[in-house]
Amino acid sequence: MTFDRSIKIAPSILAADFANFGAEVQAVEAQGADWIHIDVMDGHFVPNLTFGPPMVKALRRHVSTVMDVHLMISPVDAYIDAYADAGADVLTAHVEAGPHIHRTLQAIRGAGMKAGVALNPGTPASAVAHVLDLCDLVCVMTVNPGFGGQSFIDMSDKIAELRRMIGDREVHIEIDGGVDTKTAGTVVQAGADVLVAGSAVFRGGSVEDPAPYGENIRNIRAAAEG
Ligand SMILES: O=C(CO)[C@H](O)[C@H](O)COP(=O)(O)O
Ligand SMILES: [Co+2]
Repeated sequence: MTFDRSIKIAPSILAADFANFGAEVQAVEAQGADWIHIDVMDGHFVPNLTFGPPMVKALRRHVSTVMDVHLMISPVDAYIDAYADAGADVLTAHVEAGPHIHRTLQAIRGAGMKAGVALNPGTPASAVAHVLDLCDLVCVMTVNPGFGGQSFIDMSDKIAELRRMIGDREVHIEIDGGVDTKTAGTVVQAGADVLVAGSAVFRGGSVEDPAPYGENIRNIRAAAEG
């Protein structure tokens, strides 16, 4: 996985058909998705439950691009090797998920993955100031994590502050939550390059009729680049 600053659209499978993930990820990839975003929730760190390493491992053979795994779990460290074994390319842990984010990020890289750190809307940019050298991605949550389809919370100031803090390091800024054609431009202007979008990508389409996925992705990209 080589670093580049171009806009990347990462559909979140949280908005896909849970009984048909393999075909859904193939469909969005064929329709122009750059990365695939996979939301892991434990019913403890967030008030919702999705799936764990076996599901991610099963998805690996259907995903030919970057598999971007967003862990909304606490604790994290005991599961890092399982996600490496599952084939995650990027593994993101929340800074709020435990007291030792420095150790967690080191362990993620040590297991051979790119390391991401996510910040909830209420967490300031300064919370990651001392771990930026251990990060490949900072994920700015623009909803409170746990559910898809929520309204976007404007974090432009935080995104711009992180962009300044990151400087010339090769660190992506990813935005997660409520990204659509109305909000994509704002976050890119502030400094983001990876846009996660669940409902705004999967809306109106299906595996049988995937063309709307393509139209949605193209519209979000155009809004981001415009
Ligand atoms: O991490 C997440 C929620 O915690 C999801 O990635 C996010 O909500 C994407 O869904 P949508 O685009 O529908 O908001
Ligand atoms: Co997510």
